[in-house]
Amino acid sequence: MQKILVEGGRPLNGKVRISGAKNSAVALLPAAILAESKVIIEGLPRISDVDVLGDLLEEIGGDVSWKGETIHIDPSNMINMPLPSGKVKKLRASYYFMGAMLGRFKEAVIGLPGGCHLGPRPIDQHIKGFEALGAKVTNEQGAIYLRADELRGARIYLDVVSVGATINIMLAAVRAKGKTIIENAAKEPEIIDVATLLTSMGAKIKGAGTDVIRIEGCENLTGCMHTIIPDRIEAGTYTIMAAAQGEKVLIDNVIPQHLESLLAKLREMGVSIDEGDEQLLIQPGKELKSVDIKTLVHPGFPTDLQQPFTSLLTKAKGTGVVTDTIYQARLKHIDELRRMNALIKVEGGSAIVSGPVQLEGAKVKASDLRAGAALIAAGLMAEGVTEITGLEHIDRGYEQITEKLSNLGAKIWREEMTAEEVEQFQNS
Ligand SMILES: CC(=O)N[C@H]1[C@@H](OP(=O)(O)OP(=O)(O)OC[C@H]2O[C@@H](n3ccc(=O)[nH]c3=O)[C@H](O)[C@@H]2O)O[C@H](CO)[C@@H](O)[C@@H]1O
Ligand SMILES: C=C(OP(=O)(O)O)C(=O)O
Repeated sequence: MQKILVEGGRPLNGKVRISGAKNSAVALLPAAILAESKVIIEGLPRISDVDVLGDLLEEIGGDVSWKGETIHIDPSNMINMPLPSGKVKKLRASYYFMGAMLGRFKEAVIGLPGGCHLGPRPIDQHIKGFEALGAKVTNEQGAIYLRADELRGARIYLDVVSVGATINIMLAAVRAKGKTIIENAAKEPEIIDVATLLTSMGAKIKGAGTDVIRIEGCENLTGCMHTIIPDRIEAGTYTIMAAAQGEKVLIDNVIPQHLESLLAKLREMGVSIDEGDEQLLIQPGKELKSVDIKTLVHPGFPTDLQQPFTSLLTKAKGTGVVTDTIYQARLKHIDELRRMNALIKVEGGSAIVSGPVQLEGAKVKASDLRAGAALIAAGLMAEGVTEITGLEHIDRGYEQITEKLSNLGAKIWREEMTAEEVEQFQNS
């Protein structure tokens, strides 16, 4: 087991290249189940979530091979195998096997998903969608059983705007008979990316990226080649780190429109940002001003950037109020930031951050993926050395984070934990 060490206070300079989007990748891989021949996806991030999904595709008979960042998935010999436990529990996105296997085999047994603990993560809207398409869905001993004699298109109104439910229903509906309309759909860029892949496979989808998606079901989908979009959350994380500790940092391979809410907030704080077609040049001002943020569905401020942004606010002058309306309990990073000298109160579900304070290095634990990114951002700003454990979360979503930050001039490295440290970590 490893930990990350950061010796803070060094300025960041240079260029960082953003990887493919985790939250797209985790849906694109299961989507390949729906094709009848080889699907090739380019530009994938080599992160543990993607590796686990590759293994799951192999478990059901897929022929999976990698060439660098490109995966080749031949789904032709896949079989309808139940996946009630094991690797499916390792990540949230294994729930996309429900929609994809239901679409292809009209049947699936999938264990309830894992993923970051952000408070309750219900899947009632996914199930509502599958049932509307004609599936019988039961929950037996921690696994979801789905079965349909036939999938029929339906009009489905989502009671909550959900990325996961929108994608999962899309995956099943492309192989249903007739027309499906998803109303109150989520509009995240990852949904457009999945719709683009499905369309290249022959699916008929209109309106992805708006709140009404129309799908005309098809009997067969074929293999295709697809290039994934860049990871807006990874790009946002490095943008925040550059605002916190950068002199002049170029974020490369990014779609700036995907990050408008973050960029607007950073500009309010006094950060200079130049937008190119696929690049962002970040130069923080001498003094940062505090702002409030409230996470919302896209194009609002993304919940996945709330935690790293909280770290940045410790350096800003004034008081900033952080409210997460998507995952109200996504506040586990706060106690760890306090260990590093941050002045943060939690009141009525919001975090109130006072600054500026000089953060100090400490031993901290990443409780989830973006909490890990928040602690690394804090470590870059802190005086002294910060030791971060819980890397299994960080490695789910950030490709080569220590290498990328080292290239920007940070002093950051991984070390094996001693047996005593591992024991302490496991008991904490
Ligand atoms: C809208 C939103 O910001 N979604 C984010 C959410 O997606 P993720 O797919 O995890 O969450 P959803 O978009 O599905 O859920 C959004 C909200 O709806 C609720 N919900 C969801 C499904 C359901 O069946 N019932 C239900 O009540 C969730 O509890 C949550 O409060 O986390 C991902 C990983 O951190 C982010 O990449 C997504 O951008
Ligand atoms: C929480 C996240 O991932 P997941 O939903 O896959 O747990 C995330 O990407 O920030």
